Amino acid sequence: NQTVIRRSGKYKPPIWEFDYIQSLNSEYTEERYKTRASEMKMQVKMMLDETMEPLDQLELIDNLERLGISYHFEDEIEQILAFINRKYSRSKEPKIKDLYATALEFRLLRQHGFNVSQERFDCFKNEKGNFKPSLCNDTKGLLQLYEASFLSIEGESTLEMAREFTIKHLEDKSVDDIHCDPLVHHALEIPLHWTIPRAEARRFINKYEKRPDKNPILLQLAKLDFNIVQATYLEELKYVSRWWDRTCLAKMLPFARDRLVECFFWNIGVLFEPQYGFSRIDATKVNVFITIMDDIYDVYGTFEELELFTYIIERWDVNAIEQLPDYMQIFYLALNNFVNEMAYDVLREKGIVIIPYLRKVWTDLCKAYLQEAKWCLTGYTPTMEEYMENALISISAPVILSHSFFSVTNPIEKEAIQCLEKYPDIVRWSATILRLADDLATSSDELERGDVPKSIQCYMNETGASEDESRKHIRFLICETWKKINKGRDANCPFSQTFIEIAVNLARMAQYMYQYGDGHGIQNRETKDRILALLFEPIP
Ligand SMILES: CC1(C)[C@@H]2CC[C@@]1(C)[C@@H](OP(=O)([O-])OP(=O)([O-])[O-])C2
Ligand SMILES: [Mg+2]
Ligand SMILES: [Mg+2]
Ligand SMILES: [Mg+2]
Ligand SMILES: [Mg+2]
Ligand SMILES: [Mg+2]
Repeated sequence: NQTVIRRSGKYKPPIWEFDYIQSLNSEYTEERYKTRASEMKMQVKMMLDETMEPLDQLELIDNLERLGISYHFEDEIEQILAFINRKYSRSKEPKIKDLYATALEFRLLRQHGFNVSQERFDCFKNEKGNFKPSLCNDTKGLLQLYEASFLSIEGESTLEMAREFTIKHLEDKSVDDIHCDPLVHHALEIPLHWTIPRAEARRFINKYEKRPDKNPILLQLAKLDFNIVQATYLEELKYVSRWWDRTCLAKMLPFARDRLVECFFWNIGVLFEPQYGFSRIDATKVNVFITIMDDIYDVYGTFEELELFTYIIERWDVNAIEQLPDYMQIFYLALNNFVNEMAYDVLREKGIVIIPYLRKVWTDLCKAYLQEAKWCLTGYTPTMEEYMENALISISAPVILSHSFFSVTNPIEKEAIQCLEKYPDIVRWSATILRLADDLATSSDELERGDVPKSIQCYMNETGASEDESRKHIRFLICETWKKINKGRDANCPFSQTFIEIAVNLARMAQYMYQYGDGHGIQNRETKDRILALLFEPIP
């Protein structure tokens, strides 16, 4: 038979090998730390009860959230914000004119689902309807207004103006004044609303420690809780690393990215609360299978092999496995085993058979991959619309979110599944951001090696825009998609708040993973440092 020419992703071996991962140990699994943390949580609960001044309450809530420990006090926080929200809409006295306090209250209320109006900022506009230029001396207020503006939904012109006004003046400050507050630099890099809680916690704990007005209990609890949660992650990583080693897939499919740690790391952004350990382990397996499957279709498989594989996956006929080339046989059987194991766990715990749904999302993914392979083979550049319709599926967000849905939802209602099957808005928006963030970061290397034209190239081809203009447009689309996410849950989709947060956090994690290029495939310096800080190194 003729020699088959196969592409290569030139992927490097994993940074962290099996033996290193298994050698990791954290003292924070010991009971004495959990006891200490419980004592401190009681003290913080008292703090929440005793803080009466609204601005103090808002700052305490904001600090708890940024320190990564607000998830212990969700009920107390909801009560305080509901009271502040009621008080505002009832009180007749003149509203506070302080931009910092107004923006902080607005952001926290919106973050927690209270539908507060952008008109709260009208008092900061001049007679021409623009924000008063004098505000640009209030850095603290500008920063809060900047962060608040990312909670906007479509059509909110005041918040759009606020975003432009604050970016302009904050950028001037960060350029002019070299001693300008480092908070400004960090905020301009990525707004708080778009960051994953664990990353903000790791960063903010260091910042908070240097503050003269810090509360020692908050700081100690934040450090202790971060380290206890990290120890939980490590146990999960070691467990799933043993699974990965037993499959031997890395050895048998050396052309594919061997990125177990990165595949796990995605999940501490998507679903960080400690009690979701089993979901993170299953979600890591999903990411591993997706990564390999993506490389089979993008890099290694010949078109005939890909057509055959897609045909067999569509029928999910394990007996037909003999027709596949060896490398596809082992992959398909490993995937089939995982799907059956996950379906078994859900049947045992929740009494529902989900095999047809899981097979459908994997089949849809393969068909989307095959479509891309076809475009690549024929040298066709799709329109932006054609590309995106297919890319929302090929980016694998629906597969990731479907598995997470079945893992965290209990009981699983039929109408929620039917909603999920139709690729509802929240899944499409999360997929859009994951796809666009991924293309901004990975498309240069992908095109160099040979791959389907990505969103950047499709937009350039369709509009004649330059690459820079196209990238700018893609970043604009990410912004616009966040406005859709901010609009909140689809009215007729009965999804839990936990699932909604998972979908939104997947978008956040995508922007985090790809902030400095391809953190998943190329394993750049920044992502390596972040994995060390969030996963391997306790806070001293
Ligand atoms: C988990 C993922 C987000 C999904 C599979 C691996 C990824 C990191 C990414 O990989 P990539 O090769 O960039 O995907 P695509 O561009 O080929 O769709 C797509
Ligand atoms: Mg390898
Ligand atoms: Mg790829
Ligand atoms: Mg691909
Ligand atoms: Mg890519
Ligand atoms: Mg929660």
